[in-house]
Amino acid sequence: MNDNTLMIRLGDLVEQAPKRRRARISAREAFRNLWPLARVWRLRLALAAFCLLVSSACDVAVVAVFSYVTDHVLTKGDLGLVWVPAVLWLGLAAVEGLATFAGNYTLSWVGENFLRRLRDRTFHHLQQLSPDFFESRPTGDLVERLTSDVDAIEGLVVTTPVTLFTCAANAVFFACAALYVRWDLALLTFAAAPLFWLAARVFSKRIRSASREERDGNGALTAAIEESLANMTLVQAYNRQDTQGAKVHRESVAWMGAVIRQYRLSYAYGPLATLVETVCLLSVIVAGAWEVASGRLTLGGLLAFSAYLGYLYPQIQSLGSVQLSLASSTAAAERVLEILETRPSVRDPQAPSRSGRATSAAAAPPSAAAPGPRARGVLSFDRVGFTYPGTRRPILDDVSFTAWPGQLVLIAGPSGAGKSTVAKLLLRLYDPTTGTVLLDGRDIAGLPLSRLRDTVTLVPQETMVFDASIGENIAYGRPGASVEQIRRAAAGADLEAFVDSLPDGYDTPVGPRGRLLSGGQRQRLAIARALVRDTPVLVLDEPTTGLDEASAARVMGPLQRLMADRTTFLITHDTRLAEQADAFLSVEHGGLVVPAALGLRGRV
Ligand SMILES: Nc1ncnc2c1ncn2[C@@H]1O[C@H](COP(=O)(O)OP(=O)(O)OP(=O)(O)O)[C@@H](O)[C@H]1O
Repeated sequence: MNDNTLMIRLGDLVEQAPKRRRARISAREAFRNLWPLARVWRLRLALAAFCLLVSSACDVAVVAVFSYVTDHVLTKGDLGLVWVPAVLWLGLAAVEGLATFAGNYTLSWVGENFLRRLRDRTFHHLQQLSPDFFESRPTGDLVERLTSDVDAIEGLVVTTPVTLFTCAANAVFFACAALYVRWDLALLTFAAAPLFWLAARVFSKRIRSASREERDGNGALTAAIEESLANMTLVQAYNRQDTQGAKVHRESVAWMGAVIRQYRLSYAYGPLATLVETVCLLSVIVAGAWEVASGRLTLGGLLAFSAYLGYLYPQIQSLGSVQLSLASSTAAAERVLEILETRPSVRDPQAPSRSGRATSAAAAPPSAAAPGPRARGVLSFDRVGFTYPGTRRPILDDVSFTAWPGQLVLIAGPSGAGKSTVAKLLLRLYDPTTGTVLLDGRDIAGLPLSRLRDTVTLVPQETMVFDASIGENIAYGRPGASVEQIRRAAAGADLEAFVDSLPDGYDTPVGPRGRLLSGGQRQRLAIARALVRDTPVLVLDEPTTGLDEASAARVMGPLQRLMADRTTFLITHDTRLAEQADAFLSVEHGGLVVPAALGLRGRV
């Protein structure tokens, strides 16, 4: 083959990219990765912790007042002495109420703000990932990660550290108070504390693995439901309701198994901890009763001591249960970090480099590139080869050509040959495996992605329409487009007459997935949306599919006028359109030839 020949080789068999599952991480590691998103509210967290401590201090004081009332008022029967402690008690209750409100409210405020931030950041990161990431993962599972998994992480980063701190501080308060009343009895009861910790530790490992199973199962169930709903017309037309029902049932059973295992573990831990606590309290009461009987402890002292223990054990129990809630939050964090740690295979040269988890989770979104002068639109492939990630067979091999402004370049060839792949490379949805794609002589890998995508407009094969009005759908291509610009784009896509015939014109809603429009009308809407962008390069992937011959001709007419000063790639099976093209790329199994007269240059 000579220099005027373009050969595009095909990969006919494609393997699915393997699903990557994140290695297990510790709660501490997960916290370290996600804490940067909450750090900005650390003073509020400190305030919340302080308020909760004040609330506990009030509890300690209330018990002391109660003990005083028992020993100095109740046993002496002098009602005149009751008023001062009563007022003090009331004051303490009011301060405790205020402190509890302020502490809990502040904690919830920080928790919800952290969640919003984490969800925004995860979604932003998700939008940077390449198409192969989405193609290899069920949408329902990603939705679960962005919703319930993100929600579960709040405990790990916000509530748990404050709970740990306040429980530990409270435990110290109540322990000191108990020591003050009777140090020997107190030391006896503290000996039981490690039992709570041990029980929680044994349970937390099992709960963590059950939580991960539960979250994966929930993701799989949502994905199965989402798939069935999205393809309901096919399911009903082919009478496959039973198959889809069985699939959802299977996922539901698997999920239920994991949830029940989780319940079994949590419910078993609660009574075990209560049993330990009861044994400890009973031994104190028995020992205390002995002390009261022998006159070494007053009744008020015993009541106060028991009350302090009644406060102390739940704190110690909470310190142990923190491990259990951490186990479940860490399982959720693993699934969200899997997204945050996936590095986009196509990266913006201006974006700060993101290495490691901490920066992935905490990095600020890259700012939009400053607008530059309008590109001319000279697009070249220089010895481009391409293999899809996770597959071995090359789809394109050593392809070279140059397309000039004003040219209509037709890309034709059989189904599965690699025509849409050429479009994806032009838009940098993927980077070539070998060779370079150039815009105006510059490697597009060195251009800010936003600049490239402001220069090249793709009308994808699959028509995508938003649940909004016709006018809003067209303006999606150019935020802030004027009515005149929207009208011109609609006229260019042969849509104007149809819109004018509607009572609400451009304000007519198209419904979810554009269901109120026909396939052809959706197609023309997508073309109008591309035209309103007015970019130097236009890539149309099968724009006339779904249109009858007359409509196809009507679309091609205005399109050709609009193509006058831009570079247009037209991917089509319709070789009749070749007559209107300035250049012709034929992608065929086994390679292909481009006549030199068409101005394209290719090499094998
Ligand atoms: N994300 C992907 N991962 C792996 N292989 C892929 C991916 N997308 C496409 N392929 C494979 O690449 C080959 C070329 O696909 P492409 O969509 O470019 O073909 P096409 O010529 O546009 O086909 P059609 O005319 O049917 O739209 C096909 O064999 C396809 O299976």
